[in-house]
Amino acid sequence: MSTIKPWSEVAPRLIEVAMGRAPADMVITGGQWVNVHSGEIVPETDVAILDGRFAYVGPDASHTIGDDTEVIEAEGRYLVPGLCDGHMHVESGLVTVTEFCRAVIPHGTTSMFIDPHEIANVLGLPGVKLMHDEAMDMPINVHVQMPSCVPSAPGLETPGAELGVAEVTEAMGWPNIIGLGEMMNFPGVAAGNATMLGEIAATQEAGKTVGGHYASPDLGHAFHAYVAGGPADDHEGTRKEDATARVRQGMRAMLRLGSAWYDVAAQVKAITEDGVDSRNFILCTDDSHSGTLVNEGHMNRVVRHAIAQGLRPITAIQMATLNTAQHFGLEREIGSITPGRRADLILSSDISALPIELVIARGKVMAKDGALTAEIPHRTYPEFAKNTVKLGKMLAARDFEIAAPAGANQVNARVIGVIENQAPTKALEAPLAVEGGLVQMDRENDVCQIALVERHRATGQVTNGFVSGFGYNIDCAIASTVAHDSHHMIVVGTNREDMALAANRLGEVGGGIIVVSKGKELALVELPIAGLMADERAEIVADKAQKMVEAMEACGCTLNNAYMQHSLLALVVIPEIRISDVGLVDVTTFKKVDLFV
Ligand SMILES: Nc1ncnc2[nH]cnc12
Ligand SMILES: [Mn+2]
Repeated sequence: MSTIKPWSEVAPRLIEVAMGRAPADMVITGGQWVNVHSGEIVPETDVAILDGRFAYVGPDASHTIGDDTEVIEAEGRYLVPGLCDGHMHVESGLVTVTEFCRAVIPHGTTSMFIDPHEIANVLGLPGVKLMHDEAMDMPINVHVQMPSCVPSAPGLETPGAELGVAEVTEAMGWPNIIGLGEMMNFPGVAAGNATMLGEIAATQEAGKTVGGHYASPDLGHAFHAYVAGGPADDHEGTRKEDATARVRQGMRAMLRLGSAWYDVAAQVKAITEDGVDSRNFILCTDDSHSGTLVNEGHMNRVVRHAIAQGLRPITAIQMATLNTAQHFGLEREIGSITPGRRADLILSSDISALPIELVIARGKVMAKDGALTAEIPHRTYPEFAKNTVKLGKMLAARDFEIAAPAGANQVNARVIGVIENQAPTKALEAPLAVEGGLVQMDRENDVCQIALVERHRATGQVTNGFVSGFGYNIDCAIASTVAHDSHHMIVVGTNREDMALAANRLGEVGGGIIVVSKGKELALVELPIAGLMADERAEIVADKAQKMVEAMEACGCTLNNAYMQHSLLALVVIPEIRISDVGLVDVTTFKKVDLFV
C-alpha cells in the first residue's frame, strides 16, 4: 500500500527541514524551476523533500542536507511538476491500473483522473470498487471518478449493469473518489432528468467535481442547459468555438490527444489566436491504447504536441499540472513544485521537447531515462472479473444475415461512416443490392457489415447493420469486446462465416480483439478481465495489439488506429450514428432509427 501522509501530519517536520534544524530525505540542486503559479522559469533553484512532500524550494537548500540525504544534481535541467491526465479511461489501454501506471510513470505521469465506466458497464459497482481499491495502492496519484452514466443513454442500450443515484451516493463516501465521471447523458440533463440531476447533486453535496461529456455541436439552449445542470468540464469539444464556449460558461475545457482523438490542435487556437485565458484549459488523453503508451508516450506526448501547436511551454505545462489540480480542488496536494505538495517532479533538459530524464513521485525516484526503476507489484484480479463473455450459443453465418424487405431487389440502407482521428461518426446512406432475399455488402464502395453481439446476458441476440470507412477488401472479420460503453461485442466484417468464427473465438477466450480472414485467425489480443483488460505488461499487450493492427492492414484497412474507431461504434452518446443492442441509434436525435431508409 503506497500511502502519503497528510500535510498537517508532516508540517512540523517540513518546518524543521526548511529551517535547517532537520535533514531532508532528498535534495535536488541547481535546477530551473518551472513555476506554474507565477508563470516563470526560476534559475538556480534547489528543492528539499521530506516524507514524500516538498519542504523547501528556493535558491539554496544546503542547510537541509544531512549525512543520509540523497542529493541529486539537476545541473541546470528543468524542474517540471509531475504531469496529470485530467480525463482518461484505463481500460482503453487494454491493461489494468497497475500495468497502466507501470507504462506511464517513465513518461512523467504522476497523477491520473480515471473514469472506470468501462468496467462498470460489465461488472457494475463491484467492478468500480476493484479499480478504486487498486488505484489506492499505486505509487502515483490515481484518482477515481464514480461513473455517472451506466447505461450511457437510458433506453438506447442495455449494458451488463445499471448505476444510479444510490450507487453514486454510496461511492461518494469511498476514500479515493474525486468526483462524478463524465455526464454523457447530456439530453437527459437538458431534460431535467431526476436521476442525472440526483447524481450531480450527490456529487456537489460531497464537495466533489462533476465531470462532463457534451458531445454535440449545438452551442444553443441545450448547451446552456447542460452547463446550468452542473457539469464542470468537458473533453468532447473538437472545434475552437467549442473550447471558447465552455470556458466562457465557467467550465474547464479539456483538450484531448488520445491514440485516435486529435482535438488539441483545433481548440488550442482559442488561446494562441484569440487570446482566451489559458487558466481554465486542461490537457488529457481520454483514450490511449497500449501501443501509444509504449511507443509514443502519455501526458508528455500531449504536452509536447500542445507546445508544437504554438503554446508557450509553461502554458502547456500549466494545462497538465496546476490547472488540473485546481479543477479537482487538489492544488495544495499536487500540480506544482511548492512546499507541502506531494513531491512529484520531473527532470528534463529541454522544456519544449520535454525528454523525461528523471521521474520522482511522492519523493521517490521512480524512473530514469524512460525506464521504470521502482518495483510495482503485479495485481491479480478475482475470478468474478473473468469469463464475462456470455454468448448463450455458438454463432453461425446465418446470425449475420440481413433480410431485405419482402420483394425488394435493392434497398437504401443507413451506414455508419467512421472518421479518421475523430470520435464522431457520419450518418451515411448507401444503395445496396439484394440477392436471395438478403442485403449484400458493397466492397467496391467500402460498405461492409457491422454486428453488435449481446454478451452480458447470454441472449444470443445479434443486431446487424452496415459500416463504411475501414477499407477492408478481402474476406475477413474483426471482433472486439471493447465496445464503448456498454461493451457488448462489435463484429465488423466482409464475410459472415468469418464474423461468426471471430465472435465464437472471443467467447471462448473470455474476450479481447481478434482478426480472422478466410477461416483463419490472423491476430488475437486476449483481454480476460471483463473482456476489457489484460493483466500483462503493456509492452506485451502492445506487441499483440500491433500484430492486430498489422492484421487489419493486411485485410485492407487504411485507417489510423482503426481499432480505436472500432471500439467506439456502439457509443450511443457521440454523434452521428451508432449501433446498439436496441438497433441503430441516431445520436443527433437520440432516437432508434431503421436500418433501411
Ligand atoms: N470519449 C468518451 N466518451 C464517453 N465514453 C467513453 N469511453 C471511452 N472514451 C469515451
Ligand atoms: Mn466522453
